[in-house]
Amino acid sequence: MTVQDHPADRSRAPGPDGGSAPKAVQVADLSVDLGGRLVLRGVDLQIRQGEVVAVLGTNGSGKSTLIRTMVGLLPAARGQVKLFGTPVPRFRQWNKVGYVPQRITAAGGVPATVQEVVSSGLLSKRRLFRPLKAADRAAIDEALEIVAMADRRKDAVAELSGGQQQRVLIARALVADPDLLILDEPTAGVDLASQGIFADAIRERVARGTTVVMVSHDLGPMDALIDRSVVLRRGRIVYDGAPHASQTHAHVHPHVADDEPGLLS
Ligand SMILES: Nc1ncnc2c1ncn2[C@@H]1O[C@H](COP(=O)(O)OP(=O)(O)OP(=O)(O)O)[C@@H](O)[C@H]1O
Repeated sequence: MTVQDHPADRSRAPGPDGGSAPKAVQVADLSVDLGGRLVLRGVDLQIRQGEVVAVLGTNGSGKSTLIRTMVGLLPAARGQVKLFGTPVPRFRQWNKVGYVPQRITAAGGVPATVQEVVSSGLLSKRRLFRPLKAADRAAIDEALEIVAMADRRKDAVAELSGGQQQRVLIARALVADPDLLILDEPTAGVDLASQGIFADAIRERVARGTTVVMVSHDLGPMDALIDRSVVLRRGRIVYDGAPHASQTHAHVHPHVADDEPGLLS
């Protein structure tokens, strides 16, 4: 994919594929039911390859639910999600997708080293329990260099700070060189140094044409990379367009939930 200089140009240009390449993400009339409650209601969203999209909205508006349904962690009650033209339940090319979940799951009490966690990002590419090939080792080294964690590769993940653990998860998402990065609050609670390193890593991938879908309360250094914002409210899209206009729709209050009390059992 040709790299355009300005993010806005990149989002508007049809691209060398003239629009014929399958969309990176197609969400059609998606509703998701969690615990008997419709958390997403009739969401439609199309993301072209190479676009960088921020998903915004108040707490509880359904951002994580949308992201988790995109990567097949939650089923659709109605409608569907396609990745690169294939419905998620049939999608098998998970090496094309890098996913960073909202909260730290890398440590989780498992005594894994930094290198082990990052190499798990290659699992869909290689068979379990087979030794790493030289190319795999080079990819792991590169991903660790990008997040400035190469000197910590032998350390247990549980011993790292929250920001460093998040950098390890980002390296795991980058190691297979995915075409689509799906990031759920990747820099929440992350120190400034890690945020800067993370933004540099994403900028480099975006310049190479990687599609990015990112949930964030505070885009920080990532703001300049965003082509388009989508704002959710109570499970529906209430804004989809230019990033800066979205700020007036987002009304992000990190400590105020958008829940309707009593609807959860
Ligand atoms: N397992 C579950 N069962 C029932 N309700 C759930 C479940 N998980 C989440 N919810 C509810 O679904 C709604 C949407 O949650 P979601 O995590 O998608 O919101 P969010 O926009 O990502 O919020 P935040 O910014 O706090 O992460 C919330 O009201 C939440 O309480």
